[in-house]
Amino acid sequence: MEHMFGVRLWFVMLEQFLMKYVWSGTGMIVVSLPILLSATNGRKGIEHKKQVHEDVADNHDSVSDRTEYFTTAKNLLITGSNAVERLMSSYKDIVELAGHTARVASMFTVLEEASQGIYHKTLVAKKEKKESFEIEFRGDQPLAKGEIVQSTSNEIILHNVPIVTPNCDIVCPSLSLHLRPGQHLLITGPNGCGKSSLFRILSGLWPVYGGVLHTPKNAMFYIPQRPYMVIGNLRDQIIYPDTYADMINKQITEEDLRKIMRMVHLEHIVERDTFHEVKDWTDILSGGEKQRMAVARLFYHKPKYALLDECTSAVSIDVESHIYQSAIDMGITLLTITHRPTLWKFHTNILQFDGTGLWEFSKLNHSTRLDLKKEKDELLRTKDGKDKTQRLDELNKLLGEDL
Ligand SMILES: Nc1ncnc2c1ncn2[C@@H]1O[C@H](COP(=O)(O)OP(=O)(O)OP(=O)(O)O)[C@@H](O)[C@H]1O
Repeated sequence: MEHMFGVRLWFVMLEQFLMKYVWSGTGMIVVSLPILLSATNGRKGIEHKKQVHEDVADNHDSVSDRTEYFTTAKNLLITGSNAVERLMSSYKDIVELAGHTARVASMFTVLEEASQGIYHKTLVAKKEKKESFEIEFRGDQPLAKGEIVQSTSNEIILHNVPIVTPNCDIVCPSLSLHLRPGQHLLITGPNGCGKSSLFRILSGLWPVYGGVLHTPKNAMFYIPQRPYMVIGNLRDQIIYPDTYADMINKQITEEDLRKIMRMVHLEHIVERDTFHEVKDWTDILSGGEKQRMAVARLFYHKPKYALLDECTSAVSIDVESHIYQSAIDMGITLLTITHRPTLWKFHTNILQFDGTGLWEFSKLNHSTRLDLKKEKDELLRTKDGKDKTQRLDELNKLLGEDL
């Protein structure tokens, strides 16, 4: 960026100089040429004029004429150079507009292709490195050769499914796990190890490039860390993506919605704003309130599986625990990404990524895990030393955490 700004600075200065001064400067020289020339050939000019005009005062008139022509020509030139300057800057505006138009047009094409199911994402960079899993390409397009099977038993089964980003980076070459309803899964691992990517694959946002994925249809509900608020009233926020007609069809009443709001400790918002007032909820609600609103959505939809991506990070620990317990009581199976040890007790299984593409899927013993966490916290408070670093490394590996 610095380099670009450096180059642009000189370019803009030169461009402005050319537009402002070169045109008018050249013009001034051109119009003053006859005056300069007639000053040198003054004698000849005067005699010539004398022949044309018989008046004695003609000499004086020719000076005023020339001044008049000069001023008119000068004004015309300045106006002309301004016009050229405007043309040149209009060209820049048109080029900019063309850029925006091209982008909007390609967006329309992508939307069109996506709705017809024929869209292929353009890669930013193709992976050169050899991995234990290799993506097959047809031309520039990676082939999603994985199989997606609709699970009739409401189970989630991944069999050698790789976690691959849209850039074709292989975050995890092969992942296998089997999850039944009621098995609440905690997902841990260092930053960028593919936790959220797994959710994107499970919810069908990213293609499956290999292996077999069994998922139940319409049974997943994904809540991101920063939930979306929609345009509409408070009721629309809770029932999203349902419409009011869907809500009526499901025989859900406003009293039910009020109960849900009570469960997520947001009843005060209903009292303050009612269910019907349209507001800009993204601005009005605080970060924690928005997250609780997303949980209210979860309680409204009651899916079989909830994919919770640090979705209560801004909610206080006691309210958060209450929310998790309520979700379990409703029969929702949780798949949670969280860094809060207070939530471990709500999970029965753990999927731990190590950040190098390896992972471990096992039963979660939350008390043993809490002991390890306590030991790590205590160790962090002690003085630095070789033993400390070694034990910390071991603990981080066991806990699947960054240092
Ligand atoms: N849309 C995308 N296009 C390309 N690469 C992506 C995209 N989204 C994520 N990635 C990359 O995929 C890798 C895994 O990202 P992911 O979001 O799954 O990490 P994470 O384990 O959830 O991390 P964190 O704990 O920081 O949330 C990262 O290297 C990230 O840069």
